[in-house]
Amino acid sequence: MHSKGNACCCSFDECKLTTEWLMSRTRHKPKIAVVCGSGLGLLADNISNKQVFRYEDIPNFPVSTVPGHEGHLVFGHVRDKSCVFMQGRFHLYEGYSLCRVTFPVRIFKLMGVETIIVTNASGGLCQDFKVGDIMIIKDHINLPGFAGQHPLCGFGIRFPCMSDAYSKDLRKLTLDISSELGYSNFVREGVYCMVSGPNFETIAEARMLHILGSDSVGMSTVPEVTVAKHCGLRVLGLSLITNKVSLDYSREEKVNHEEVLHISKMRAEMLQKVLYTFITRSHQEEAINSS
Ligand SMILES: O=P(O)(O)O[C@H]1O[C@H](CO)[C@@H](O)[C@H]1O
Ligand code: HPA
Repeated sequence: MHSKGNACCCSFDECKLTTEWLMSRTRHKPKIAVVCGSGLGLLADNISNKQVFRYEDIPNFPVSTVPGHEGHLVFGHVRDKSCVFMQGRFHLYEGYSLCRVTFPVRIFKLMGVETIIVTNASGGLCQDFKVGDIMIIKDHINLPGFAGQHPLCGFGIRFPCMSDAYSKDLRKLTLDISSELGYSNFVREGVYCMVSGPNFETIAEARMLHILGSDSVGMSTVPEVTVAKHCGLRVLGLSLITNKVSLDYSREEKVNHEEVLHISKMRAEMLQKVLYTFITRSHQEEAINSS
């Protein structure tokens, strides 16, 4: 496929080559992929039988340019479940096309992954949210998509349904696990809104996003989820609220990326517990089958 305007720039041959390169170098056959958000690379720390590839060594793979994104593709096991973790994701604001941002999702699909768990750090817009809360994403707003920055432009079957992008059964399982772990007080459900970044929101923008129904805001996730849903993967989205977004001109606090990373690292252990329990239990879900 040829690149025209902002149409797709990753060919199927490229995807195939990268998949074959990886599959010829690993014996892992992951069914679950995890994308680690800013400062959340620690989520991959406690998996066993690890095999690590640096992004710069993988043909056609983009490289990480954002602090808090290590740039490693890590294969391994959570208990008996074979998984692949992206320690570091790609963002539109790094200068990558959304095709390139979502390239790894297509590789996962070709490798036989069936479920993708997408994590991120985000700013809380919902006034009930506290810093450190985990928001299970129930829906999203694709703001760049409204302006034609969409990862499916020029790629595959058109008009996919997105009203059920985040599996209801997987959300329910995560809520049940959170309750069993005693985490119910800080695990919520909500709507994530993607903005392109790289600047954080103005107060007027934050107010608008809140009025539009967004509970949290970040600069990622939506492209990956859109492509994952389009190619038939089951999706769970977990957003860590790393800061409260200012809706008030009198508020003096200013958000910055270092604070985002600090909170992510502080809460990664707790998020890891939810994640690993989810992965070990995901067979319960397989019985229910895709939703
Ligand atoms: O969405 P992740 O990759 O977690 O990163 C979030 O943190 C960065 C801002 O601090 C932005 O990239 C935002 O999207
Ligand atoms: O407040 C935020 N806005 C956008 N992206 C973010 N990522 C973490 N926090 C934020």
